[in-house]
Amino acid sequence: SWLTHQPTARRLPPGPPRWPIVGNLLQLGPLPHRDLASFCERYGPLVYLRLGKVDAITTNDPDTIREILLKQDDVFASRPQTLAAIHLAYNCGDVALAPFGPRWKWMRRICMEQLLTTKRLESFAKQRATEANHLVRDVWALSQANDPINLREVLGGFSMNNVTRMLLGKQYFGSGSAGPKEAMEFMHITHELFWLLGLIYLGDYLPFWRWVDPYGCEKKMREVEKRVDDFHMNIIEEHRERKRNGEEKDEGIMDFVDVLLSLPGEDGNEHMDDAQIKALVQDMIAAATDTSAVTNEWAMAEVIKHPHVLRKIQQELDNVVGPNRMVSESDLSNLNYLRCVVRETFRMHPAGPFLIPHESLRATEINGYYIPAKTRVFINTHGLGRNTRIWDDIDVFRPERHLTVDGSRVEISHGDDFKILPFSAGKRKCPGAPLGVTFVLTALARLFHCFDWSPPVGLKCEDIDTQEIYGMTMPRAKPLMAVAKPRLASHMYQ
Ligand code: HEM
Repeated sequence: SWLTHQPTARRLPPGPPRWPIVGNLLQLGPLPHRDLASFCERYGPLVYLRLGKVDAITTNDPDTIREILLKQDDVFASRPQTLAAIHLAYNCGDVALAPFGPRWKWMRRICMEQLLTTKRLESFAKQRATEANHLVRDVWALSQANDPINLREVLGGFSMNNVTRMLLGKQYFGSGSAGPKEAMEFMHITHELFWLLGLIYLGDYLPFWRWVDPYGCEKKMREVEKRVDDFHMNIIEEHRERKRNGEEKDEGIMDFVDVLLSLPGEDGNEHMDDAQIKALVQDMIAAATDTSAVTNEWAMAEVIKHPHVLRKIQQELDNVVGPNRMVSESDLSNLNYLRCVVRETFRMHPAGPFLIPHESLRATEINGYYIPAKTRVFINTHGLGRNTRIWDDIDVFRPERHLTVDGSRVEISHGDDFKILPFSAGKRKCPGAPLGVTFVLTALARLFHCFDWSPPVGLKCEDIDTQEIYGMTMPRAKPLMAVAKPRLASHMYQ
């Protein structure tokens, strides 16, 4: 049957020359999104790469992205089954890393119709407001010493508390938290999980690497898998116990674990499997926490670096909110300049530099080029936001570029022109976008309304560095440190 594999006239997209066995793997450095963008610069909008045994394509071009995520959505809606996804996402049994198919559809429907509905999200509005108050009070307390504040910790805690309250009915950081030991364990395993998920693990591309596993990555994955699983099992048991004892939750609000325990299972089963519940809970924690915290840290860094932007944000807040009350969620749609700031942050620092990589289900064609089945797709959102064919002054942080001509509300979560794509598009697009936008705008609005910000003593604003480090989500290389000075009357912080 080798005859059927004879090359035909089908051409792969252009790309850099490849080595035997490793293909282009050695051409990727510690910032692969930048390497892939430079390939697109050189070879065109659609580039073919061979990563060991894996076919891959990459693009930073709006029309090509539209073709992949919308026009050929049914071809490209799958995910590669990486070793990290197998070990760390319950054998790809979650939503975010699951291959396309009936199981993914069923789990995704649960997300959309049970967990992330407008009504369910509204039922947590009070908890979100409480967490926003905590955020302000924590920063106020820290600001009293006039020392630089570690904003990564503050913003990470804010996102984590919001998410765990909604998912697990618990607050893990700050006063009234679930207890320092449990919180530390939780934070620690979550960080390890993110790190392993973001790794470009060579064992996924070179079979021999798996046998050797020189850095013990796969072993590490199995260890983390076990610890995460114990953690989730405890949470589920706690919820079952409470249900058996007929205990009422805060004002009867069901958290996500309660909801999942009450739902019928797949194929007429009475309940969902524990593994399915754990996979979903873990997905939500991973997808919701880091993305919003990383985005907030980037936005704060860029705004503190550009004092004129900070002044404009504060002017808007003073007009819309004024000095005598705190920002509320209903203000967020009226803060058009702040919305531009978030959009500009997503242009320069998208939380997912390659979205979550997609995979093709069958062979197809793009722009007249042949794309084999099981091709891995790296949509380069970082390269898209810095593509000089569609943006000017790509390295300048300029929120004004997003203002609408007619002054109408600036949209953050969807961009029909595909020039910014923070939440993706098509079947796999982020189902948590409205909530993510709320987390980001709330934290920023509160922190800029309540405080003036400056770099640590001895550092000039323009010296704040904006170097990233690569990962599934892409944070600043160094945690952001800044000095906060309260700007409202002191009784406002009590
Ligand atoms: C600023 C915040 C957020 C950003 C920037 C963000 C971004 C993304 C991106 C880029 C993807 C991948 C899309 C693709 O592969 O095409 C994604 C997927 C996903 N996000 Fe978000 N997200 C955010 C917040 C959230 C929140 C708050 C939740 C839930 C509570 C959430 C749940 C998910 C899930 C479940 C998926 C997987 C979808 C699938 O594979 O079918 N995200 N998100």
